[in-house]
Amino acid sequence: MSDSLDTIYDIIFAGGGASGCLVAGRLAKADPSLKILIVEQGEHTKDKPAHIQPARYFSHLAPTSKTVTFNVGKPSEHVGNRSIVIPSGRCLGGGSSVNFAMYTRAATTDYDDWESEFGNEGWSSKHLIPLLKKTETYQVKEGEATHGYTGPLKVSWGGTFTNVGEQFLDVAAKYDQERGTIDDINGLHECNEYGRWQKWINGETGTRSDVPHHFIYNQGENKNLHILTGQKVKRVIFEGIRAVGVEYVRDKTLDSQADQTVRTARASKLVVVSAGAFGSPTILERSGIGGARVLGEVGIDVKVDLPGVGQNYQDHNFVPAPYLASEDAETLDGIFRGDATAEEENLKLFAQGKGLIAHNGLDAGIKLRPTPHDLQELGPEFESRWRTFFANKVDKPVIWLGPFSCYIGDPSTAPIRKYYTIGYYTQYPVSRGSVHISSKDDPHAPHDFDPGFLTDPADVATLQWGYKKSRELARRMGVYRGEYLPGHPKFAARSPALCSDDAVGPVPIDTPDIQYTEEDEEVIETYNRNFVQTAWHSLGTCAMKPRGAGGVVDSRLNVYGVEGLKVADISIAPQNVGANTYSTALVIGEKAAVIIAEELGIADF
Ligand SMILES: Cc1cc2nc3c(=O)[nH]c(=O)nc-3n(C[C@H](O)[C@H](O)[C@H](O)COP(=O)(O)OP(=O)(O)OC[C@H]3O[C@@H](n4cnc5c(N)ncnc54)[C@H](O)[C@@H]3O)c2cc1C
Repeated sequence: MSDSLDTIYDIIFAGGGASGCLVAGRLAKADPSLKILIVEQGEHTKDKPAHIQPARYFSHLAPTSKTVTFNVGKPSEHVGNRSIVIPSGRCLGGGSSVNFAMYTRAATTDYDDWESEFGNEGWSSKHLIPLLKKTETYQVKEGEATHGYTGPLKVSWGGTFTNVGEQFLDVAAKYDQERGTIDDINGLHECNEYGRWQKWINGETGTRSDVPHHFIYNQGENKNLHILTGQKVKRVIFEGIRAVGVEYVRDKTLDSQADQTVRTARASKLVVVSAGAFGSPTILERSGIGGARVLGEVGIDVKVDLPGVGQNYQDHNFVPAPYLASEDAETLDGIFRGDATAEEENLKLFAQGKGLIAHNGLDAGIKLRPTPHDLQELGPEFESRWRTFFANKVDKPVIWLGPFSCYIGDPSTAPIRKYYTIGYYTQYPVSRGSVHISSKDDPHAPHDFDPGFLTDPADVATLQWGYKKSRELARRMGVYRGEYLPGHPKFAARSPALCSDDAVGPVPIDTPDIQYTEEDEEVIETYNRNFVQTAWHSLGTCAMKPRGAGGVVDSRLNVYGVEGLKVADISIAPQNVGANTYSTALVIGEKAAVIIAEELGIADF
């Protein structure tokens, strides 16, 4: 591996995140003579504790962080006139090096839809399951048919099993007997059962299963694998309609005074744009590939009129509701605050691959579907969405819901004590957003970004249901000591639903559910609109669909209208997946590597 610059490469990757590093690493290993360049705007992550120790994920979200980009959305009345800010990874490994390490696999029908509804041959679950298995070594249990046992990325329960997660599962089993619990919630076909949650963490070393350490940094001997960090790709360059390289400048987030001389790297075989859901569409637009209207507004000549570029933006709409926890709760709060005792104790355990640093605070959850009774509660706003999208696809969850053994938010803003959070997020929001460039030349200019959250009433109804469901589970858990009031709906003082911060313990399992009045329902809606945030799962902005349907790439990942240019990252997802998105970014990377290897004639890939 080398940082030096050759003049001409075989393949250039614009963006070195989860998918890009996986593709580059697979190709470099299969054919070490391939000259590969990755141009990444962020810094190296090699051997840095913040990227190796799983529990450090919150440090990347601190306001001063330079390992994520804070993508600032336009203010919207649908979210209490707030600007939703959506961080995305900005370092070698992208999201894989900063994420929460939550191992969640999509529903098989998600991928089947990619093939049957969007015409992408070769992308159904039948084709992708072998590739999902190829990436992982499943340390949780031997011999599971849908899991892999030889891949570079380890999957385990993490370094401990917190009592918060344990209690959540105990309560769920007793309180929600209609649903039940299951051993493996991520075998690909399961839905609507509670289960212990796996992690992208090596169960032996306790370290993060990121992409760079397992696909790139372990190929140090390969002098043809070049990594340029701290460099921002401005645009793809062409000869005629063929992509022949990229222009890049020094990254100004890392150094605001960085010289902005434009440099060029040339590719003889292929340029792969792999800069994620924000980076990829904006690189294409600066290269003249995008909607004529968008390009015209900033004065860029249209090379390919492709109106789908930057459209179809999706995330999962997440609300983390915080609860006060008893002193004996096992939580990550001390580590997030940098508490000396918590650090010392857990670093000792981490040396043996154990403890809370080898953990992400996420031990349980459910991919939840409504019962007939729940459907009544979800109301008419959700009815058509249920009927047309969910009813016949029984592996598609409506929301994810689960406990975090910590306060989810800036720890410096909450009193020092223990917390747990019950989070819930909409798995397939109807609402759509967009991300476009705001400047012709300046790659550092903020995006013109509309997250589009909660513009559809079905999405609002879903979160309404999520809050009520999550609160019933939360208040039955042994660690429950009340609601952390700043993070909950402000019900009227006379309402029986009023939140309390002085509970002495949980309510009995058979306590009747809280009854919410119409006024309470409005309070919950306002709360969800005011508190909804990203689940950090941006996707869809260079969708793999037919060109006439708003597609940007075909099923071989070729950008329409040009040659020698592919997109390979989560932005190609044509439709959302019912899961956290790392697993999908990885399988897109595996599939892209297979496609490129085939086209380059690399045998036995
Ligand atoms: C804070 C956070 C927590 C998350 N938690 C989880 C989780 O627990 N479980 C889960 O399954 N998923 C999680 N995810 C999502 C998952 O990590 C992403 O879906 C995945 O990383 C997407 O991969 P990608 O390759 O498409 O993009 P990324 O990994 O984002 O990579 C894109 C790369 O391109 C670079 N780039 C962008 N523009 C340019 C440019 N112009 N020039 C050069 N480089 C550029 C970026 O710096 C970045 O490194 C999380 C994501 C984040 C941000």
